[in-house]
This record gives sequence, C-alpha cells and structure tokens, in this order.
Amino acid sequence: MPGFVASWLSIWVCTCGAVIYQALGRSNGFSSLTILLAIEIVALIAWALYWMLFYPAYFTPFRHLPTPPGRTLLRGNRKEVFPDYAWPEIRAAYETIPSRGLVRFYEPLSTEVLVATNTEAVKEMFTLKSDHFGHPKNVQYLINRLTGSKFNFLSSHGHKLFRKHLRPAFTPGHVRRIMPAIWGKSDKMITLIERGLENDQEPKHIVDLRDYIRRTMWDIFGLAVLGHDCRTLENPTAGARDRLSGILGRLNSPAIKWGNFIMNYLDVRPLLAVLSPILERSQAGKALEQIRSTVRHAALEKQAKCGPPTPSDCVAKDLGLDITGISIASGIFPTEELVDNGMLFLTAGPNSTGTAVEWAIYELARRPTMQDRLRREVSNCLPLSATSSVELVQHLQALPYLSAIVNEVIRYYPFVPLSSRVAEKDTTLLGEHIPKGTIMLIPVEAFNRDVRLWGADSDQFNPDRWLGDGEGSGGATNAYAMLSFGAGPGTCIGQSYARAMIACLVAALVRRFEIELANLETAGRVRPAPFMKSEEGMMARLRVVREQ
Ligand code: HEM
Repeated sequence: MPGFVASWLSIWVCTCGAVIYQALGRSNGFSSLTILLAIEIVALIAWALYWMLFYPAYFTPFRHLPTPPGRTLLRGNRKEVFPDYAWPEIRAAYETIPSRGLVRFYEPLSTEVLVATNTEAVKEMFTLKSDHFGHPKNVQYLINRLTGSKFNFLSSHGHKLFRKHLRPAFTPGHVRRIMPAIWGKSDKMITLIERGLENDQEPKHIVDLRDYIRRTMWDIFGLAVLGHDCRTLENPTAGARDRLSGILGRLNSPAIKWGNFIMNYLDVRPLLAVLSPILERSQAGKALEQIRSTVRHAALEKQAKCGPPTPSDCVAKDLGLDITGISIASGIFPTEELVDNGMLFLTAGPNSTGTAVEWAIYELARRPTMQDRLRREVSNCLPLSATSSVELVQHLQALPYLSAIVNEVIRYYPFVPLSSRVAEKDTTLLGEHIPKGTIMLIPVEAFNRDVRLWGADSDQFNPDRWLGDGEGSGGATNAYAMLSFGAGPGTCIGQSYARAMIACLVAALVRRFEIELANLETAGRVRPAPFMKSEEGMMARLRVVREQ
C-alpha cells in the first residue's frame, strides 16, 4: 500500500474514533482535540511500527525473496538516510546477493523496493509488459519540472503516436543528413579554442572543456530540434542555457533530496500545484519559460509556413531537416505538443550527450596510446588540410575505432546509472505477483559492467570489445546487457543523434589537439547527483597538432 494512502487512512480512522469517543460522552475533562491528537499519534506510531518492523519481517508478499543483511529501521539497507550516490549500494546488492532475478531492498524508513538482477526481469518489465510499469510519480514530477514538458504523462496510446510520427526524424539515415551541421558546430568549437590558445600568453593555458562542450551541444541541439542557430559558442552568456545548466548542476541540493525523500511517503503533488506560481517565478522557472518561448516561436513560424497541416503540403513547403519541422509535417501535433516535445529534446539531450563527450576525453587523456590511435584513424578519414565535404563528414560515423570508443563510453558511463519503474497495476514479473505501486529499481551500471554478460574485463574501459566479432554487441551475450539508453518501446529515441554528436565532438577535438588533463587525478570523481557526471569537468592542456 503506498505510504500516503496508509497515513491518510490511519488519520481518518483516528478522527472517526475521536468523534465516536466524544459522542459517547467519555471525554472526562480532556478536550476532544487533545484526545484526537493522542489517538492520532498512537496510530501513527503503530502504523510506522507495522510498516518498518512487522511488514518487512512477516507480512510482505516478497518475504521469500533474498534481501541484503543488516537492515536498520531508519536507514533500511542504505548506509545513510541521504546517500550522495543512490546506485553503488544497489549495484552491490545486484552483485553479491544470490537471486533468481529479483532482490528485496529497503530504502530509508524501510520503504520496500525490488531490484531487477537479471536480463529476463528487465526484458519483461521494459518490453513484454512495458504498459504495466511506468515512471514513479516523483521521477515523473522531476522530469516534468526539469524539462518543462508534460510529455511524461502521455497515455500509452499517445506515446505510440509520438514514437510513430517522430520516427522519420530519428532514423540513422536522417541523422546522417544532419551530420554536416553537427560537424560544422564541432569545427567552430575547435576554431574558438584555438583562437583562445593563440591569444593567451601563458604557455600552460588550461581550457575548461566542459564549457566549450556545453555551448557546442546547445548550438547543435538548437539546429537539430528547431532549425534555429542559438550562437551560444560565439556568445557564451547568451540566453537561458547557462541558467539551465546551473539548475541541472544543483540536482543534489538539500531541497531536492528532501523533496524526493518525502515523495516516497506522501503524495505532495497537490501542494506543489498550489506552489506552482512561486516555482515558475524561480530562476529555474524563468529559464525554462525563456526556452519554451523560443521553442514556441520556432514552432509557430514553421506552422505558419505550412498552412493547413497536411503532410504532403508541409513537405512541399520545405520545413527543414529539424525535428520540429518533421513533426509539423506529420500533421498530427498541436502547437503545445510540439513545444512539449521540443522542450523534452532540448533539456534531455545536451546534458546527457555532453557528459558522454567529457568521459570520452577523460579516458583518452588517461591513455595517450588510445588517443594517438584514434587521431590516426580520424586524420586518415579527414586530414587537417581537407575541406570537410559532406561525404567525408558522413564517413566519420563509419570509422570503427571512433564508433568503438563512442559505444564504450556509453556502456561504461551510463548517464542514468539507476533507473526506476512503478507497477501501475497488479501484475507479475518472473512469475512473482507484483502488487500495484511496487517500486522497481534497475541498476543500469551493474548490468553494463556485469562480468556474466560482458566477460572478464567487464569492469575495464576497453573499446576493442566493440571491434571484430564484437561489432554491434561489444561481445555481450544478451540484448539487454547494455541499458544506458533504456530498452523496449520507451528506449531513448535520440540514440542515433547522441552517437553522431559524441563522434563529431570527440573526432574534432582529437584531430586538432593532443589532450592532457590538468586535473587528471580528480576529474574522474562523480558529482553527487542522480546522473553519472564528473564533479569538476575536464580542465585540459591542449597542444595543437600540425599537418605532417
Ligand atoms: C548519451 C546520451 C543519451 C543518453 C544516455 C540517453 C538516455 C536515455 C534513457 C535511459 C531513456 C529512457 C528513460 C526511461 O525510460 O527511463 C531516454 C529516453 C529518451 N531520450 Fe535519451 N539519452 C541520450 C540522448 C538523447 C538525445 C540526443 C535525445 C534527443 C535528440 C534524447 C531524447 C530522448 C527522448 C525523447 C526519450 C523518451 C523516449 C520515450 O519515452 O519514448 N536522448 N534517453
């Protein structure tokens, strides 16, 4: 039973009790309010004892499932009530508790969740019964607040339509067509970094690569999603991008931690709806509103070109290669849905993709031989003196070692290392009865590095696994071994874009610069947040590579 239902129920029962007590005239001088409070406190203690002590030990329907030892009432199976990183303890449970696909785990205050520990459980949840399992309400709320989009509340029918009509904008063939635009922005980034290096008198100039990568990503997404050049590379402080990055960076603030924690027990969405006008006036709200108005403007401009939206009319009007243009050409999305979709792409894409580029740079800086090998491959395809023709740029995507590095970064550094679902109806999983409301955790990082799925070197960063026989699979033995993009009907629709963007930015950087990190020792530290992101970013020392 969800916590908030139980608490409301107990309060309601107690209130009735107090009223009956009062009606029977047995108050003996105590005020009815005192009695009411006393009864409610006793009931809440009884309720807490039941859910924290007796339920996990005797009443849970999952009592036959294995569970990590050493649970405490306050912290559950965690070491802290507010751990900085949620995923390592879940990964440990995955790796150390023998199970047949499900492990029982207790969050602080003994909230019970189930951890999926084999690919069969993931396949059933993500693919075979994807409409039985949705995103938990706190995750939905967070996604909607961060993306400024109502997308996540789509019905499964709405979701199918969304996927069907957007598919043409996400095929590998379409992404190949926009590769030159992605490369153009990557090239611009290199020119600006070089200019910065030339203007600097310091021989040991340190470049904040995170900042360049973020700006480049934002510009690329502006083009890919809206056909709009945000020109953030040229104007570093332009627009809402910086404020939005700041907001995403504060995801582990105490307010968010507390909010998330409380939402495990109480449904506070009505309260948040009341607070909505205040939240909209916050820095985050204003940044999102500014981006939303840019998206709306771009969508309306394209719709105006189109006239009455029938697919054939719109295609003839050349709405561009961007995702919004293609969505309008489908003729099915009303303006506000176009805006919601645009917001989702603009807020979900740049951060995850930019983070993957950072991790690629980190690994290449740690391994100069790997870096040289990649530089040779990229320079053979696209020599420094060559004009970046469309064909050459498109060929980048087919470079085996570059693709191997991109795939390995995505495997080794999943942006969302711990994914979650909630059972939206009574259902079954691996033959277990799963009551509605059960929270499921999917330890993505543990699957991505599982020795049983990837072999003995599963915990090493090794792009070679994606070459030769491993091409396409990385040598993994199961289609559900890599979960960085999710799986099933809700899998990341933007993965071809992500791969193309990571390939272009990494190729452009490595082709032009020999990269060392000034903060090599500390750059690998992960920021406390739900995402796997470096705390400091990549502070690089760059040496320009000259034509031989
Ligand atoms: C390395 C980069 C990326 C990673 C690691 C990533 C990861 C993910 C994951 C794990 C999901 C599934 C979430 C879930 O079901 O819980 C997802 C969904 C999604 N992603 Fe990505 N993503 C990346 C890049 C992108 C890009 C570039 C775009 C847009 C161009 C994008 C757009 C989306 C959308 C629209 C969904 C929702 C799909 C649906 O529900 O049908 N992502 N992404």
